[in-house]
Amino acid sequence: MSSKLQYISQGETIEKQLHNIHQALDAGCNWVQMRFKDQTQKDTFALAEAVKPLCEKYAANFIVNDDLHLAKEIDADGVHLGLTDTKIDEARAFLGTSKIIGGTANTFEDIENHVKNGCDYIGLGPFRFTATKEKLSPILGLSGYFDILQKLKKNKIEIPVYAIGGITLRDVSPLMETGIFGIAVSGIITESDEKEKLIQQLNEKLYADLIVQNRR
Ligand SMILES: Cc1ncc(COP(=O)(O)OP(=O)(O)O)c(N)n1
Ligand SMILES: Cc1nc(C(=O)O)sc1CCOP(=O)(O)O
Ligand SMILES: [Mg+2]
Repeated sequence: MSSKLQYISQGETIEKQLHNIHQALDAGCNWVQMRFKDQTQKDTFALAEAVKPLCEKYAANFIVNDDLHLAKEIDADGVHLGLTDTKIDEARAFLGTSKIIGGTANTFEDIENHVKNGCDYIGLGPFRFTATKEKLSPILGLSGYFDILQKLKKNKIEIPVYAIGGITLRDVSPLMETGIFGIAVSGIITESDEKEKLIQQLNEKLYADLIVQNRR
């Protein structure tokens, strides 16, 4: 699995989405999930067609939220599927083994099922309340991540877990200590006036262990 930081796009229009994605890439994000909810197929397709070459230019991973068929049609790097979206095993059969499939989880059992069904990474959340997504699952908090990650370890289940939901810079180190692999964020990057600095600070915390190891 690549980056420990996934940017989930925001914006009510194609133009705003493209602007936000472009800025995130310029500031150093190398993994974009295009999330454009409640839009027409035509507009979602048009956005995806523009985001794909942009991500290629920045050598960034490009995955599509929800829409498995769109991901295949535009040959994205993969798709992210929620608990009420297409099932992971069906998506795997449809996309093949070369594409990335991410799955949303809120419990240990969700992760167990996703792993059995061929998921590549988990988006585990929400960490705390966030206005970015409606109909949130129960909030996990730090203790929720700790308990689930401990259970994964005990059961020898290995899969990269990304924390998601209302995450801020100061949450990253304590979250990493629970055993997660990385984070998926939307609001903090979209709303930041100093995106490059923020992404650098996030990465310093996400890769702190590796940086320490390299210095030894
Ligand atoms: C990395 C990551 N984790 C979780 C989600 C949420 O997916 P889902 O539950 O399908 O909700 P929507 O994003 O579709 O509203 C995600 N998108 N990415
Ligand atoms: C898209 C999404 N899924 C979540 C989940 O808990 O499954 S929370 C969330 C929103 C993430 O955006 P922000 O960083 O702005 O809170
Ligand atoms: Mg979804």
